[in-house]
Amino acid sequence: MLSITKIFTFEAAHRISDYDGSCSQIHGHSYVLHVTVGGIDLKKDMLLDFKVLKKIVQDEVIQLFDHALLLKETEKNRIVFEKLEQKIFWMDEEPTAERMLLWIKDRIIPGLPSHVELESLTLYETATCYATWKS
Ligand SMILES: Nc1nc2c(c(=O)[nH]1)N=C([C@H](O)[C@H](O)COP(=O)(O)OP(=O)(O)OP(=O)(O)O)CN2
Repeated sequence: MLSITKIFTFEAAHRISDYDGSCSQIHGHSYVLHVTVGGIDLKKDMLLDFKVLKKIVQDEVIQLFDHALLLKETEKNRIVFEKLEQKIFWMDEEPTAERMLLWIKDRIIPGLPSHVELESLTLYETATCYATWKS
């Protein structure tokens, strides 16, 4: 089994609405996302061209999150934030690192060629806080 990893960065703001503490305030992160795919078959001596992986993740994830405000779609959030005319990305769940990873996984898997599989995702919110999903 071989694996390759591509690292992405994006800037986003979020708030965790249902949270007793500072994370319920709007705050920003310079997110770092590690995307690892694995497989056995090489095509033209590559498991998957890094450029192909880059395009999938940028189109499906990064362009939606970058410089956006990530919010859970609640009635209160809709009333307060919708009128701001900002780039808001509405989520079904709170935009914790864990929920973001589960959403990202579902976006990336359908776009991958059949000879590779998504092995793991790691999302850093800060230099010392990160979540990991593994297949
Ligand atoms: N399991 C999770 N816990 C928390 C999440 C999360 O997504 N999943 N998110 C937050 C906050 O949004 C914030 O990103 C983390 O806050 P904090 O602990 O203050 O992070 P720092 O790295 O800045 O903390 P240090 O003080 O430097 O240790 C909270 N929890």
